[in-house]
Amino acid sequence: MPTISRMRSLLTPTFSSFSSHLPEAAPLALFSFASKSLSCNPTTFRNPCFVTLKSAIFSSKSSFLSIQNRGVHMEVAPPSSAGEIHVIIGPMFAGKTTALLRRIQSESSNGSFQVELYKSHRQLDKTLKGLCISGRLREAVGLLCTTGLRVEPGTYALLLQESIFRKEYQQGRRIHAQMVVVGYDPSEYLKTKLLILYVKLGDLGTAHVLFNELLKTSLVSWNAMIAGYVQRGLEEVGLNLYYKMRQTGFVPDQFTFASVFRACATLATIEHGKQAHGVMIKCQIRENVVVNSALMDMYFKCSSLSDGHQVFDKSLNRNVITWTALISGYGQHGKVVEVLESFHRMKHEGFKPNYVTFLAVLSACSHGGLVDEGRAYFSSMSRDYGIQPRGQHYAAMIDLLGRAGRLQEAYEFVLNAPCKEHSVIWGALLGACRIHGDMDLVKLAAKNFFELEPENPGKYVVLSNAYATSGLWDNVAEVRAVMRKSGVIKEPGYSMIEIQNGAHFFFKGDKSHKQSQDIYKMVREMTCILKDAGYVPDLIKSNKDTRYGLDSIVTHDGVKLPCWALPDLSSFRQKFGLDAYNQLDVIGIDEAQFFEDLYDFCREAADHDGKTVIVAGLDGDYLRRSFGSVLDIIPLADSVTKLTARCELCQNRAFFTLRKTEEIQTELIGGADVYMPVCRQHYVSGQVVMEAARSVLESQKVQCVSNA
Ligand SMILES: Nc1ncnc2c1ncn2[C@@H]1O[C@H](COP(=O)(O)OP(=O)(O)O)[C@@H](O)[C@H]1O
Ligand SMILES: Cc1cn([C@H]2C[C@H](O)[C@@H](COP(=O)(O)O)O2)c(=O)[nH]c1=O
Repeated sequence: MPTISRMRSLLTPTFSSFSSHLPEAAPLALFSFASKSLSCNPTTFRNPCFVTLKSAIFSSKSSFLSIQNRGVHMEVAPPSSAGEIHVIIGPMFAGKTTALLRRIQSESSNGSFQVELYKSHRQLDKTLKGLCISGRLREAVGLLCTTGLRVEPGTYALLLQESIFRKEYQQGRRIHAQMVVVGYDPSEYLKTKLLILYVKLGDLGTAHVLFNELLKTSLVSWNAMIAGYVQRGLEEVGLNLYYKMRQTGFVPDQFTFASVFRACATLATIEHGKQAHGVMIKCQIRENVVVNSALMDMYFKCSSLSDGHQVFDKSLNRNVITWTALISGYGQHGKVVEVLESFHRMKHEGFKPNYVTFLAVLSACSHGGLVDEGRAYFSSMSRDYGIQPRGQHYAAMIDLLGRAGRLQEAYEFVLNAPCKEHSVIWGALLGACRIHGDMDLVKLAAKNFFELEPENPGKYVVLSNAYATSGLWDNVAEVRAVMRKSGVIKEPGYSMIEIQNGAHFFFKGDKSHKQSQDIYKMVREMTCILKDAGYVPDLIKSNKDTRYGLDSIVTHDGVKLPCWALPDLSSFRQKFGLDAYNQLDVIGIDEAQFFEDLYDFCREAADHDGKTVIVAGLDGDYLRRSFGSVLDIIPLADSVTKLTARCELCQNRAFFTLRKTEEIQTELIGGADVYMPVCRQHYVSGQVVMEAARSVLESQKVQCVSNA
């Protein structure tokens, strides 16, 4: 294969390196779609709403006009209420993909088609609810965002409810962003739903803003905020909020207490816990299993074992959670006898242990050195209760055997484990060997562990310490070197911006900037709104183009939008179903030269299904022969725009694509490594050189074969 530098000298001495100039158009006959569309047949514009919006698409978008300025319009037809086909052609690097993405974005963000289809709000509400109820939440949210319309409060409530229920919190954010974009002022009820959504998302900043905006708070909103803070490790804030809530006059319920006890358990603050316990008794909340388990857990974590046991004794309503709370509570304090006694009582009283109960039992056995008992409990898990031991149960067993110095058995246990790919198992073996200083096993466990979890700094330290304990200082140095080389401990990456001579650094996940809360909030909002504004109705590219993965279309200067990669266009409906196809108004097709069924698809989509199809592709291949079916669809098209690039060799307009390598097949995926845009003169000279190079290489190949 001729190298690029050889190519440069072969072609021309004036070869310039990569040009960053924007692509330019051939001299053009400028044309304005807006003016054409207004002068066309009045029957096209039966619906006044449709007229305005349609013409707006083609006249008001500066991005589109700039593309027009660079193009030659070979054929023009007025837009019709049936579909449309717009074709963007040119050589590589001409800006075809850029133009396609802009067109798609401008079509989708002004929502003309949805306005046309869903001009009746009731119909839109019905469709959204239908999609939601049939489990197609994402489609519903996508539709809501593209229409740009306000919907009924009930529809918003259902969509938000579904997002929360299905844990599709990002969809919930999009719904909120849509409300903001269309200027919808949510009711108190919807604000509470949004608040719950943000709590679940872990975005407590936004949740708190919504909370403060509520004209009238409710127990639900207080509980959501308290739970949110406690679950995110801000127990003190949660507890303070609980006191504020009580000052405001609200009577706490079981949800409040579940959060408050959890907070007190983590903070190990028995005073607050006891006070809350008193309030709970006053509120006559007694027999709630979840609250009682949280209360027991609180007492155990605050080292008040007798109180924990008392709560258990007084609970008439017990279940596996209550029992497990008791057993784990004793386990935390190393009360092995109590753990096992409680476990047997639990079984005796007819409760079936779960995998958490067994974890507590196995770890108690490990702490008590009860190897045989541990083995017996481990076997009974699947045999008697049908519970398949998980990685953590195996790890507990390995720990148990390791602590007892039975390393070989521990190793056999690992080998027999069905889940050997769980790093936790090898980590347990590593820990166990370290205690007893078996260096061969240490190395083996470490090798397997780091293969599964190469970036666990904690275990590198364990390994290094194990070597250090045995005085293997060379190995210690080796581990440290690996850590440095593989970047396990490395300087975190950051980005920096300068504002008014001040530099601001942002590390991944770092919240130390004094305005970090506001910054993160703004970034989140912007991401959400931009996503919705740029919501892509549908982009398709050929799955032959694997340059940037299959799920996105990327321009040569890195602009990226999600897409669907398909082998052929007819597979669209098979793959996504007729419903999905019917919901599309605009379809963008990139790399159109690779689709054999382009003609049939475009005709059907525009003529019969009323779609707007925007097609971008190469009109010619590297030999300037018609490429695929792109030129075949010109008779079907409403408009054709031919773009040009900059000649890599002289900076004049480039109409053609020159292949820089010797391959001769028509289809050869590649970018600037394989192709360059050139003007006519350089195409002709370059092609001559390339043809010569190809024939030399070809004859060399023939010679090699005949000599062999
Ligand atoms: N020789 C060139 N002429 C014009 N643009 C170029 C050239 N080389 C790189 N580019 C970059 O490529 C971008 C166009 O990329 P893209 O839209 O993906 O083109 P296409 O889809 O037509 O291959 C231009 O905006 C420009 O930044
Ligand atoms: C000229 C020519 C191009 N191709 C391939 C190379 C690329 O993968 C695409 C064109 O992509 P772009 O977005 O237009 O830059 O087509 C080919 O297979 N054969 C050719 O002759």
